[in-house]
Amino acid sequence: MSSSSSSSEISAQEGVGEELIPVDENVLQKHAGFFDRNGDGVVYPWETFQGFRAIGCGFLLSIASAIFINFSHSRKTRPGKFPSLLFPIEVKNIQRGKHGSDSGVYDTEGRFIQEKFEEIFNKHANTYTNALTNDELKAMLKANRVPKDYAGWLGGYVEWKLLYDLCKDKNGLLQRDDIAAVYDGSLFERLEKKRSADNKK
Ligand code: HEM
Ligand SMILES: [Ca+2]
Repeated sequence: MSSSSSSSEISAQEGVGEELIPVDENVLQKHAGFFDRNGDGVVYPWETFQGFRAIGCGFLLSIASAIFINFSHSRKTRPGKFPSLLFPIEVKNIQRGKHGSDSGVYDTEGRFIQEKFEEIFNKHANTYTNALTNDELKAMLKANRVPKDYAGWLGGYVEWKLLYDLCKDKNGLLQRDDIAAVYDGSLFERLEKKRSADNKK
């Protein structure tokens, strides 16, 4: 057996540059974990707000996102039936925050599914191999829609719109590397570093 296919393996994901993503990992926890600013396993609305500010989002967008995200994810990720009025999100249960009409790149356990990631580009990247235009992104969202799953349509729209607005390049393209990096949260770390470097200038 080659070293690249042992059970505790780290697999190089083809096309994702140098990025190494452990195969058995719940990468969705990393995506959400960026926003757990004090690392206690729970994301409170003010932490979502701080995380959004840290990656360069404006004040109002950060407030609106914190309300929307914590409101929609808190109940699903918490134990028991009762909502908490502080709207915490439990990172260890974040896969329960998955909705319909998504790309399927995260599976039900929050793992990164390479084939589904490739499918985004095979199906929708018609102009450039490694990037999506705004129209292609819209077409993808439409194609992912499960009939009458309005909450899922909204969730998908918000996630991809946020990503597009944060990362589109000067030609209005969303690059494959940026899409790959949002899944494991490394994009957020990169944007945070860039922002603090820009602030020091
Ligand atoms: C600027 C901040 C954020 C951006 C750009 C973003 C973007 C995305 C994108 C593009 C997806 C993939 C959707 C798909 O595969 O169709 C996603 C999924 C997800 N995100 Fe975020 N996200 C952000 C913040 C957050 C926060 C703060 C949380 C919770 C603490 C969160 C929880 C989730 C969950 C649970 C999913 C899985 C949805 C699914 O696959 O059904 N995200 N996000
Ligand atoms: Ca926390």
